[in-house]
Amino acid sequence: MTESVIHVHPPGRLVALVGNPNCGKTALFNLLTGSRQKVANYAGVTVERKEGRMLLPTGKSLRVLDLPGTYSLNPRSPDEQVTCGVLQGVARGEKRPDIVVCVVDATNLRRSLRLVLSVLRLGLPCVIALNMADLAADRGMRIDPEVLSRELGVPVVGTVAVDSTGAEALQRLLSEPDLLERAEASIHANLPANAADDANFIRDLLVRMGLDDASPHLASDAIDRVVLHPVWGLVILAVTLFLIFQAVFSWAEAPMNLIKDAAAATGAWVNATLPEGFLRSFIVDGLVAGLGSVLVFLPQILILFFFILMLEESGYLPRAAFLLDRVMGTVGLSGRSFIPLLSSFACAIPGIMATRTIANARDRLVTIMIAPMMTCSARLPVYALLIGAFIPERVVGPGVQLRGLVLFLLYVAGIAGSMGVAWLLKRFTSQGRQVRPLMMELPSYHMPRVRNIALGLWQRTQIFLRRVGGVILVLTIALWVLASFPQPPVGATGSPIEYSIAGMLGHALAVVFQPIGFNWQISVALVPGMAAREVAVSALGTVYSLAATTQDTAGALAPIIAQQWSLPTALSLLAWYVFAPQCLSTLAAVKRETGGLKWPLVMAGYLFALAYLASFITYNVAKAMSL
Ligand SMILES: Nc1nc2c(ncn2[C@@H]2O[C@H](COP(=O)(O)OP(=O)(O)OP(=O)(O)O)[C@@H](O)[C@H]2O)c(=O)[nH]1
Ligand SMILES: [Mg+2]
Repeated sequence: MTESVIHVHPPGRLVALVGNPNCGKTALFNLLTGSRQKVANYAGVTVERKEGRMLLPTGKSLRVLDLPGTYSLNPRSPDEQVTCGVLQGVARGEKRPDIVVCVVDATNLRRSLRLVLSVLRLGLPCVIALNMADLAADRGMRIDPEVLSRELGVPVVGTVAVDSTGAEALQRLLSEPDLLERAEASIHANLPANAADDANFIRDLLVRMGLDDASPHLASDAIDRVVLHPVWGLVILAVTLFLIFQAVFSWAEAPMNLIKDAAAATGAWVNATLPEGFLRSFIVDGLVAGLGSVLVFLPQILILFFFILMLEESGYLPRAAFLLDRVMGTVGLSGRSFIPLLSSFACAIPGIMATRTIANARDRLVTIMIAPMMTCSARLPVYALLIGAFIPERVVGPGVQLRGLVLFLLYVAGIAGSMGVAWLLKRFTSQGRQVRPLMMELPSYHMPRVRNIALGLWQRTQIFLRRVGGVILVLTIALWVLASFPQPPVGATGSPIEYSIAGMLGHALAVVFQPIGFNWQISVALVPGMAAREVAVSALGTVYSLAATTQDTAGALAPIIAQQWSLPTALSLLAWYVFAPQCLSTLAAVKRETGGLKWPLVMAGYLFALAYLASFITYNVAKAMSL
């Protein structure tokens, strides 16, 4: 039987933004449509098609597509395939664009124009947005849009996508009633018919426009002489990363205490106001103890993201990839894998999506398989809770706190584990031993924009609060129910939770986890932690709050576990969290990106095995050392 796909498109003209990576397409898209898609200073930020609507003064609207950047129309990586598919009209569920906005980096016309010529040859109506006009002007490049428009036979407007007024000219152009006719005229213009003639055509064009000797960005080159130095560059990278982890602990203390006090006060107030009973237990033990114990970590997550955003915005990330290319080569990967892996520190899902920029299929798969070992921000609450409970607050060197150091080591453990797996795959697969040279664009450094950083942090806060109010809330309630019912029989002596479903489940699971030192409370908490890692913390909050006899467990989880767990147990749980695949949405993302169940199952299997092994070793070594 043959299948035929029926495409149903929303009404309205379709405008597609096309251009080289990092030329400002998404920044323009955000201005045109009022969206808030991710913008950052490296190639390969956008890896999928995003749609928005732009309202015209006539009241009608245009559909606008933001697409991944591409250097040519011969796609080499999955993200470039997305763009080429849309332009050729073969993308699933999307019609061919009615008009293409070729976004051109004004500081790099030579390369940008090659793509423009290819798009024009496709016969698509086209207009050009001469973006980064501000940077070009700063460097003394005088580009006259009129002249360029005459030369190419297409409408050209100068834009500055990071300035709120910067897209006005483009908006005006897209609102013109006869735009399509004007843009279509371009198809007949006198342009090279053959891609082989493009380079000569562009060279002549730039000479005619007086732009053939465009100077490189000198300030960036000067910084790069230090930052890309084979020795100093690596030292700078290591120090930067290390300082980030120190800051996560030392800067967060005051705001964390505020949230903790607020949670404790709320719990105390509810205790004093409501009569004893299920409602009070639900609010105090379920909501306040559960959610409060997760909310406390918002400051640390924001500090981590502040640094990640600064690195992304400044243009430093691709430099780090370049520096690490050699190191990555020893485990059979290239610097290309660096940015997807770094994105996984926020969350493995965007990291796995970002592997679309990797052209080599084998490298892409290996990167996907090791991405979950990078410490995502959802693991931070678990780490921070255990470190706060078991690692004393002590200064171990000039400006070095023990707690920040341990956190850093946990991140290193994840990285080391992933590199170990990549190395094994290199040893035992023939493809892994081939050397693939790194070709990567180094953008000029930009001063990070306060607005972008603030927006990024605000989005992170929203995501976190939505998680707390959504999946974490639901699971916390579910766990409270399971941990409260059935009620203990009359005359029972133990704590009521021991007789509940969760209590029984925990005791059953504890048989499996006993060899790695987990008690039944931990075993209970691991189950809802599969859906969202932080829930393990809120679940411990609820379980211990219900099991406690005193009233003030809300916000005071750390001292309780410090008292009840041994250090080997805590270390073993940390080791478990470094490796275990506790997140179902990550496995779903792997299924989507690899197109089947095989790889997510392999991933879950090997990560569980690795986690159990790591915890087993950690627990027994720690016990043998009688810690
Ligand atoms: N100064 C200046 N910076 C800009 C301009 N347009 C974009 N930027 C910056 O350039 C960087 C890249 O912007 P993006 O919008 O992410 O670029 P993109 O073309 O979507 O990149 P990919 O999705 O990776 O293909 C960001 O740091 C932006 O803030 C501009 O007109 N002037
Ligand atoms: Mg983009």
